[in-house]
Parts: sequence; C-alpha cells; structure tokens
Amino acid sequence: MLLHFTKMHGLGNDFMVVDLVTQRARLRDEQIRQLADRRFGIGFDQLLVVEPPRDPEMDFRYRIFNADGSEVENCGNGARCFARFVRDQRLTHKHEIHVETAGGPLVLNVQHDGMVRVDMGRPRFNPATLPFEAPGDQPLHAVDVDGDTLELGVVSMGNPHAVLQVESVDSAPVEHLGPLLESHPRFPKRVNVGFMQVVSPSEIRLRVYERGSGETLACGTGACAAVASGIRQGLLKSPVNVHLPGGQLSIEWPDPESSLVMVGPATRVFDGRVTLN
Ligand SMILES: N[C@@H](CCC[C@H](N)C(=O)O)C(=O)O
Repeated sequence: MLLHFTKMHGLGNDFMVVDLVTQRARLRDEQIRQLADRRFGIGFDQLLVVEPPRDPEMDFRYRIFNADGSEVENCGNGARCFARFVRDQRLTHKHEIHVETAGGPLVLNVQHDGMVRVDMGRPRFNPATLPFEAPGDQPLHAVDVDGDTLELGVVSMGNPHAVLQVESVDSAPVEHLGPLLESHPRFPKRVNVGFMQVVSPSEIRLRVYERGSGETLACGTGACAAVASGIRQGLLKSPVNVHLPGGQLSIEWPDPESSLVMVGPATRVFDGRVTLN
C-alpha cells in the first residue's frame, strides 16, 4: 500500500509524520526500523502518528515511535512538529490544540510568529515514575557505571530522563556513557541521557543520547528534564535558554506547582509517498 507522509524536524531532531486521520495503515516494528534507516529507508529519529482522539475532550491522539520501533510516551520536538502539521494539513484550525499521548495530555499553541509553545505538564522526580530503582526521591542519585560512580538527576517528562552535569558538552563522553546508561539495569524501561553544561543560571548547553535513537541534534523532553533537574538542584532559575547542537529552546518553569513550558520552532522539509511491504 502507498502511505503519504511528511518529513519534518525540530532543531534537527527529525521525524516522519503520518496522518492516520485521513489514511488507514498499521506499521509493524520491523517496518518502522526499515523506514528509519538513513540509507535503506527514509531516515528519521522518530515516527509521529496522528490519530483521531479516543477521549472526546481531546483534539487528536499523538503516538511516537523511536527509530528502533519502540513506542514511547512523549517527544517534545515532535509535539511542536505535530502542532504545525495538523494546522498545515487543515486537520484543525485551532490555535490551541489538546492532544492525548501515552505520557498524558499536552496543550500546544501555534504562535503568530510560527513558534510553538507547549505546556509539557509538571516534571516528576519520584523514581517509580520513570521507572528508576532507588530507595527514595532525591535531587541526585549515585549510579555505578563502568567502574565509576556518577551523580544523576532523574526526571519523568512522561518519558524517562537521566541528567548528568558535565564540565563541557564538547568533551562529554556521550558515545561511551550514553549507551551504558540507556540500558543500565536500574532503569528497567531504559532511559534518555542528558549531558548538561551549566553556562549561567539562565543558560545551559545540552547533548542528549536518546533511548531507542542514539544521540540526536536536539531533544525537547531532554531540555525540559535538564532544566527541571538544574532548577531543583539550585543551579538554574527560570526561564532558561537551552543550547542544543541543532539550535535553541526556551524553557520556563516558574514554580514547582506549575507546568513546564517549552517554546521552539517546527520545520516542514518535504512531503512524500512510500510503498509499505
Ligand atoms: N526527541 C524527543 C524524545 C523522543 C523519545 C525518546 N527517545 C524516548 O525514548 O523517550 C524529544 O524531543 O523529546
């Protein structure tokens, strides 16, 4: 069958976006892995699927699959692209869009300047929410990796994140520690790993080794998790500019009882059709 799709990106974190409101298809894990392949397929970090909502209070259901075929709970850069996509495709005319995700509801606003503002909900630090095996909730957890003990912040943004503070993201051992932490036995559902360099209380640099996709040029939920962990440790103060290899995001988290808000761009690259075997 022939499937219409759109290629998009949020700061270089790239997506294949599929409208299953007006098309019918069912993608198997191995088909997703093949489509994600940058040489034999279309190539993407995540597949985003737009579906009708199951909850009548919501506008859409938004599903996310990593390049390895695993379905996940949330994707921040994807959420911004999702909002752009449903408006460009005229699936909605609303400026404020309510979506259900596996990680909980999100509220998305397409601003007049084209930037997308996402209410990402409240970060959760309780280890059980990730899940992460730890005796209790604390700002930093000691984790043994490859003969060293690392101090990690752990945060759920619907999906699981570990945040490691580093001197410099340029020399951070992302390729070495990323896969070791992603599959560390204390994270039974694996984890996304952020390497955060604090530049000032309102500015960080960040690289993220993503669960199921490897290092990406940007990770929206990773940026939210790093800022939440940094604020909780007293290193940062809202709002915070996050510099990622693919560009910049603005994150606001004015107080612990409020939602965390992410603002950033969403870019359409091209439309295509692919035959599914
Ligand atoms: N790129 C994303 C996160 C995608 C999902 C993640 N790899 C996971 O497994 O949880 C973002 O922008 O948030």
